[in-house]
Amino acid sequence: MTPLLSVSNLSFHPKRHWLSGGSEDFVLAPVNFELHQGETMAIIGENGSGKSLLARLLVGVETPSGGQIALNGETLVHSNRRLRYQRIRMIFQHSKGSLNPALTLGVQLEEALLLNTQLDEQERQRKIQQVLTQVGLLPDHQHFYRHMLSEGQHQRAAIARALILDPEIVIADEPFAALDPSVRSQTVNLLLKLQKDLGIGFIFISHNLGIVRHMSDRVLVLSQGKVVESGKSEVVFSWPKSECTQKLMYAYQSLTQK
Ligand SMILES: Nc1ncnc2c1ncn2[C@@H]1O[C@H](COP(=O)(O)OP(=O)(O)OP(=O)(O)O)[C@@H](O)[C@H]1O
Repeated sequence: MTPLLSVSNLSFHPKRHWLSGGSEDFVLAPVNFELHQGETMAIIGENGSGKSLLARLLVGVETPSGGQIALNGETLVHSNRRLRYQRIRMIFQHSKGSLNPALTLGVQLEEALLLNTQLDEQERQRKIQQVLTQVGLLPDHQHFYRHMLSEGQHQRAAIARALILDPEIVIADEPFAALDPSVRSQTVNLLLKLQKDLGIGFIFISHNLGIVRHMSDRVLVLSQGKVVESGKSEVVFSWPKSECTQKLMYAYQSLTQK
């Protein structure tokens, strides 16, 4: 079966500026993995290991130095960003900050449809209502401004923005980090449900190994820009091979057993 996402030899070397001298630059060594429809992959690793950079390369915000990304067997051309943003959508850590305070949620959802689809006004309205309902908000929330939404609703609004263009893959950078525990578990359950209902591929970055273990089918472990371990989550968590994974697990266990 053709994988939903196939990443081969994806690498990143920062462009050197003559003023930067000989300082050590961060390099993301070739990354390879496959993700199948309906699967969830977690990217874990210590601070500064390149997790967010990898997410930004996948979504198309950063330009890779080498390698290929194929979606359903079709190689993505980096210059075609519009199509890329439509098919692979990102949820950012600070969902509140990603909403424009001056525009209602509905206007922000409609903007994406106006820019990327040929839907007429009635169809756009139907789509907005559908996506709001999917994420557990009410159709009337489209008239709300950012300050009128609760923390949990901000997170749902961010997910609605990611889903409005019917993406094949959603990537989330630390989507749970800034949330209080009850909103966090609601968000985890919502994402699991949406993924099951819509069959999308989901990639997320998290330091919370409890959530990673609960949510992900596969896990990719980064250390200093290199993939040091990857595989099925149950295998990686039961028999961590790399020293880095063992350390991450040990640190997480000592944190949660306090
Ligand atoms: N566009 C870029 N050009 C050059 N270097 C970059 C670029 N983007 C990120 N980096 C470097 O990549 C390294 C990894 O950063 P990144 O934010 O991906 O780490 P991370 O694993 O997500 O860390 P954290 O868990 O702390 O969020 C950093 O040293 C950063 O300076």
